[in-house]
Amino acid sequence: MISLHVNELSKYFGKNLVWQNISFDHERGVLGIEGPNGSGKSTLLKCLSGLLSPSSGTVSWENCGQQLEIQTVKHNIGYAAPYISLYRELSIIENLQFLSKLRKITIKEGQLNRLLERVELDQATDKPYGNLSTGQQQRARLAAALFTNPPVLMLDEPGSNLDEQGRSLVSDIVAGAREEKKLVILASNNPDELALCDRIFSVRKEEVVGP
Ligand SMILES: Nc1ncnc2c1ncn2[C@@H]1O[C@H](COP(=O)(O)OP(=O)(O)OP(=O)(O)O)[C@@H](O)[C@H]1O
Repeated sequence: MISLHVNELSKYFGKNLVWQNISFDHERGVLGIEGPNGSGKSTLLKCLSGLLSPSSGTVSWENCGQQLEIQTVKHNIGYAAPYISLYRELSIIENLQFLSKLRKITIKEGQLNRLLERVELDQATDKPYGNLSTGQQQRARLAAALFTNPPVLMLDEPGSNLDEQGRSLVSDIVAGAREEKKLVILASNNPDELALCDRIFSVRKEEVVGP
C-alpha cells in the first residue's frame, strides 16, 4: 500500500513565495487540493510527483513502510493535467503505444480498446491528438493517466473542458480508484470535483480538513 508523507514543504519561484510549511500525510482514499487561481495547487502536485523540487522540506513516498525512490514513484503515478500533453502528431492509440514502450510494459489490444471506450474516444482513435477537440484531448489525457493501472492518480482539474458525460466519467474514475484502494490526489477549485474527495487540503489555509 503506497502512502505519501509531506513535511514542512515550501516553494519559492525566485523571490516569490507560493506556499510554506505544508505538512500532511495521505495514506488512503481521495485527497482534494483546493485553492483559488494562482494559489499553488499545480505547483504542489508537481512537487509531490517529483516534477519540481521544493525549496525546502521533504516529500516521501512509502510502500508498506519502505521508502520509494523518486523514479519508482514516477512509474507508479498516473498524472492527468492540462500542462502534460501528448504528442500532437500521433493518434491516441499511437500515443498510448509509445508510452507503454517507454514504460516497458505490454498492453493488450483488448485492454486498450476497453479504455478508449470508457473515455468515449473509440470513434476518434485514428485522429492525431492535435486535431481532437479540447474536451477529447482531456479525455485522452485521462486515458493516458489510467492505462498502466497505476496505484496513484494525480488529477489536476480533471473535469476541465469536459461536458456532463465527461464530468460523470471523472466521478466514475475517482469512485473506481477509491474502490481499488488507489491513492488519489485531485487539485481543483470546482466544488463538484472537490465533493468527490474524502478530505481536502486547502493550499491557502495550509491545512487538511477531513478524516
Ligand atoms: N515555472 C514557474 N515560474 C515562476 N512562477 C511560476 C511557475 N509556475 C507557477 N508559477 C507561479 O506560482 C503561482 C502558483 O501557480 P499554480 O499554477 O501552481 O497555481 P494554481 O493554484 O494551480 O492555479 P490555477 O487554479 O489557475 O490552475 C502563480 O503565481 C504562478 O504564476
